[in-house]
Amino acid sequence: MAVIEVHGLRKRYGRRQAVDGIDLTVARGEVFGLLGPNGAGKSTTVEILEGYRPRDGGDVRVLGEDPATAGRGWRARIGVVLQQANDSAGLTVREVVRHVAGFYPAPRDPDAVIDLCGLSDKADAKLRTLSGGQRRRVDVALGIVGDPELLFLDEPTTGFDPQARRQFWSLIRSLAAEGTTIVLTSHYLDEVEALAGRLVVLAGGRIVAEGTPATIGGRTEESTVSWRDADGTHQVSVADPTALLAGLTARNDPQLTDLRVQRRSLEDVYLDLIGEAR
Ligand SMILES: Nc1ncnc2c1ncn2[C@@H]1O[C@H](COP(=O)(O)OP(=O)(O)OP(=O)(O)O)[C@@H](O)[C@H]1O
Repeated sequence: MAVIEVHGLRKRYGRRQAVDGIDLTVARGEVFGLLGPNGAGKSTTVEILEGYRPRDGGDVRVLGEDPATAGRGWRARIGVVLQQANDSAGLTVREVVRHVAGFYPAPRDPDAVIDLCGLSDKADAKLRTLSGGQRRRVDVALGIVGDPELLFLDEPTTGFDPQARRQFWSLIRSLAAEGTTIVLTSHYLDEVEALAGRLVVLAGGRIVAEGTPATIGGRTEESTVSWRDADGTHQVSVADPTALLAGLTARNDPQLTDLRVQRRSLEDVYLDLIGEAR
């Protein structure tokens, strides 16, 4: 059963058509990526799905209900990590996580969540004393403490150091493995590539591409092999570079230099897609 089903979603602010006819389906247990440049309509779409913003048109079903009319029971099944940090600066990490856990009928153990989010040694620290990345981890802890079936993550790792991002990725993978459906909005393409099974690219309120990180926008598995030798510079595109590399190295050519194997990155494909959409 689809956890999210959207047909023809529209939202206008004054004269600006922020969301211009979007169709989406997200299945249970998927990590679904939402990419797009600033102003593409990502937050508007996500806020409509979360029930925080009214829509102008289209059909929306989230966990089987219309977010515009769904009640508290529905909301308790959804976790949200918003872009802005929370503002309970005078409370400790443990206090705020326990407090928020109290809003949910069947929360996770707050101390286990603090641990999962890498905050054990900060559990008794007041929020105002935390670094930006640590505050962001608290936001993530608050998003998952209710043990949601569906989790919305809006730019979750902004301000994280590289190690914290990797820890966060494994947390997301374990939540997904437990069956949590996750909608991830991120400007970090490596993050989307590492986590999302499927993604869409939004631009100007429309979906300009949809697929898996490996195939979106016509991205192929093909690699470009380039090298230099006595004859000059060479460049060849191949599906599997193994045989070509073996042949080149078997030559034992002392003049062979600058041997490189490259694959088009998701970032290259993404930049082309949003460039075309402009
Ligand atoms: N409350 C609002 N009132 C008027 N216009 C708005 C409002 N919220 C968003 N917009 C406009 O709607 C468009 C889509 O905005 P939205 O915030 O959904 O984009 P986004 O893809 O989330 O961008 P970002 O990556 O910067 O967060 C933008 O042009 C924005 O200026």
